[in-house]
Amino acid sequence: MNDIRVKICGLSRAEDVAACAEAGAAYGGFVFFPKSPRAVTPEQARALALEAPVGLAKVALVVNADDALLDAVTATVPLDMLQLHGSETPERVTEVRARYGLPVMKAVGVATEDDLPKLGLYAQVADQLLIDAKPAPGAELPGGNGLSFDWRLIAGRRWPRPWMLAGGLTPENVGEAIRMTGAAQVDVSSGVESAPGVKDAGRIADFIAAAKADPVPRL
Ligand SMILES: O=C(O)c1ccccc1N[C@@H]1O[C@H](COP(=O)(O)O)[C@@H](O)[C@H]1O
Repeated sequence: MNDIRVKICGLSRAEDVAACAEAGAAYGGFVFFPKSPRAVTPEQARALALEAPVGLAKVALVVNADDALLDAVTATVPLDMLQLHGSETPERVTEVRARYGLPVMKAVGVATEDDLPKLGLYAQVADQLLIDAKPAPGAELPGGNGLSFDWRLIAGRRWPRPWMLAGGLTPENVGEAIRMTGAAQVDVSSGVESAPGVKDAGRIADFIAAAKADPVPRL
């Protein structure tokens, strides 16, 4: 077994939190984006976060959130990290880190080689990077679409911050994704669901077991 750290995103029921804890997830994500089928209110997330064991880091995912939303989320939910999953600028990342005193993970969408310089840019201001597939033009959601990118684009590349691989990961392909990219952390949402927004405990366990199964080449 390796020491890959897994984030399960889009938790909305107590049994999802229990499944993550049972299977050994390192992070659990709550989505504060109304268009998402996984969206929760700050009060719902608070109740879920209070159920989480100490070892499960609680992450709030927001998309181009203003201070009013972030104030409400951070005042209500006990959190370990903020995930900015919209088109937040490097300046906004810096502002959010300073205002809330929480580590910030910035999601960057990748489709082609041209998207890679943004990773270096955000590595200068964020605590962690989340490397996700770039959504199709006009997509309703900027993430959580079950869409992968070409993992060869980041094979062998490194950044001066911890980073997570995301986008279209499933129990079936996560081992291959880790082998190709050398990721030490992976993030999944729709790949461990039985229907949009409905997490499946069996798929969560299968995903984490598959992610942790092989020795990881640190490229
Ligand atoms: O999960 C969502 O609903 C979501 C909504 C808005 C922005 C991001 C969202 N999810 C994040 O996207 C990645 C990839 O999702 P998937 O595994 O391809 O379905 C996921 O890990 C979340 O961090």
